Amino acid sequence: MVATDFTQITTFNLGFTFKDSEEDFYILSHHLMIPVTCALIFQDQKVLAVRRSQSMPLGGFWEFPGGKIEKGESPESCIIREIKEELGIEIKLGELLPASDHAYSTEKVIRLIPFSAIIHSGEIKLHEHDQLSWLGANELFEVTWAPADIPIVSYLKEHWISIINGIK
Ligand SMILES: Nc1nc2c([nH]c(=O)n2[C@H]2C[C@H](O)[C@@H](COP(=O)(O)OP(=O)(O)OP(=O)(O)O)O2)c(=O)[nH]1
Repeated sequence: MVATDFTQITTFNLGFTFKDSEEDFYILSHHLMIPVTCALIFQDQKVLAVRRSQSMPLGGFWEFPGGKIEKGESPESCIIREIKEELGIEIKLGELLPASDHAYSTEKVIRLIPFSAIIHSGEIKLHEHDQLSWLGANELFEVTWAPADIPIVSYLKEHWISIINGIK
């Protein structure tokens, strides 16, 4: 028997662990969680946010550019590929930052894996999003973030200086 009540999730570390009424634990397969990478791209003491266009799921929400990890791909290769596809630029990766797990529904649970980054080459051109904004530390909450991004944005605000210094 497999419980599907996501309010009963007890850990995300190895896929999902559920507790049912008999106090037994069940591990669901990893495929239920969708790993997504995103890049916090810094330039001139600001970070890049992009708005999902209406044709995308979660259209209208702001996010950090990125996308789903493909089979056999490392998070690092994924974010470099996604940024090239979405923005047409090459980035230099900084550090891996704490991930955010978010259940949009019982079928859609994402693990959002952020990297700090700077632009290595190229000029940004939006291929999928409909707006971009460069946000300073005190402007971070001026846009409406996708719910999964909120913990990441809060972490970024709290660690702004050390994250920026870490990437120079
Ligand atoms: N890229 C990205 N996706 C995010 C963020 N926050 C957030 O909730 N998401 C969600 C939106 C989507 O449901 C999912 C990522 O999907 P996506 O559409 O960007 O992925 P993808 O580029 O690989 O798209 P596709 O191949 O499925 O079309 O994660 C974020 O900051 N960046």
